Amino acid sequence: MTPDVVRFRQADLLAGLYRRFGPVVRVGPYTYLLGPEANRFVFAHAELFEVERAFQSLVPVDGPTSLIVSDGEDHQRRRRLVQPALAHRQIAGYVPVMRANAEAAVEAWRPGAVVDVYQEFRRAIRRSTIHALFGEELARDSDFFGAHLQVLINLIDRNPAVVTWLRRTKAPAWRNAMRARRAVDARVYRAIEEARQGAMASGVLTSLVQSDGLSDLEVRDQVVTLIAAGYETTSGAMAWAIFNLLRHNGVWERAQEDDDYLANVVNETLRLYPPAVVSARVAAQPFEFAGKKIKQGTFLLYSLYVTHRLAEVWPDPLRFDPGRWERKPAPHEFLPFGGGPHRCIGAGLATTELTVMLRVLLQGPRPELLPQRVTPAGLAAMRPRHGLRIRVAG
Ligand code: HEM
Repeated sequence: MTPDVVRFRQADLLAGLYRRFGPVVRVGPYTYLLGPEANRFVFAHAELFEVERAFQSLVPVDGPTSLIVSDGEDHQRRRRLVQPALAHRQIAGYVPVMRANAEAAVEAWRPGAVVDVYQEFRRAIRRSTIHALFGEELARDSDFFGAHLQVLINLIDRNPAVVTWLRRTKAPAWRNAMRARRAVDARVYRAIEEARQGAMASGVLTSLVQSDGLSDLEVRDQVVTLIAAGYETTSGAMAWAIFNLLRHNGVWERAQEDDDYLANVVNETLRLYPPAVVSARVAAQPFEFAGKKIKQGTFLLYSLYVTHRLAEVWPDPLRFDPGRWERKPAPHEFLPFGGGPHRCIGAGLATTELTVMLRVLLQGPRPELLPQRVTPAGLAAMRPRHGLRIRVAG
């Protein structure tokens, strides 16, 4: 039987620990900073934390100079260069590309067919993100990127200790991943070369190569980061939104007619199913929080999922209720995109993409959500583990 609300056992355990022990909980090598006050603290005291060591596990995909693993001045400089392409005004210009990609996916479905909407929209979102940010030429290779990046994503999805062991022993999984990375890199470096020669008219790549002082490696890392971070998380959110639209009575019909309601469905989806279940930091210096001393170098995790399902912040938290968005939550209560100086740079793009693509889906007749086990997977980009199967209206 398809559940009403999907629970992530691992993250629910954390909520139990928060209730028992308060906001600072040590589990093995990790220290969790849990609850709204911990979020507020992390966002307000960026100087106490670093992300470079916290997100080392992403380096095989995103590269050593990626925005995601950058601190201090390097972070500011790289973020400043990427930001303009993700500004509000630019995003509005990407809408036709988003819509066209969603339409191409939906129009290919035969009436009565069973489709996995997670995979279908994942593909559409990847193509649309690459097209919007880097142009049509690179978007033609979207499936190529998808195939190779998947090998790398599968690698970093594993326990970091296992990844280290695979690297040291040069195990087949590591060698495959490095082969995939070389293929991705060759394509991206070719695009960088073309952009340097002025062959590309616009896009983030042009502004990155035109900016002073960014090496080819830095440009490569930002490009791959934006592609990978852009579709991994958003496609998980898309699947959860479709699950909510189809699982709860009347939600699909109301969302068809009311844009504000659809926006609330998206928010309520990001509350119950924040793709980043946790985010990480490393203590850059010793500090104290909630009466507990944290040593320099401690690996810290703060949890979006736990906060989003706390009854003291969200009454009746497991109820899917788009109506609750009459109240605007504080940034430490609703944080699907994190917060502080490392807050997701693609938040606006992701929200627009979700809304535009859902609107395309909602224009057609209501599909049927097939009975299925829906279990979550992935702490960095939570998705339905086995996808999400629907039957297209006949
Ligand atoms: C629903 C979709 C998305 C979710 C839930 C999401 C979530 C997040 C979270 C939680 C962080 C870490 C914030 C922190 O720890 O403080 C983050 C960072 C980041 N995200 Fe997203 N993201 C999404 C879509 C995107 C998109 C579409 C892009 C780009 C096209 C993107 C690019 C990035 C980058 C580059 C960072 C690092 C920012 C920095 O350190 O300055 N994300 N995202």
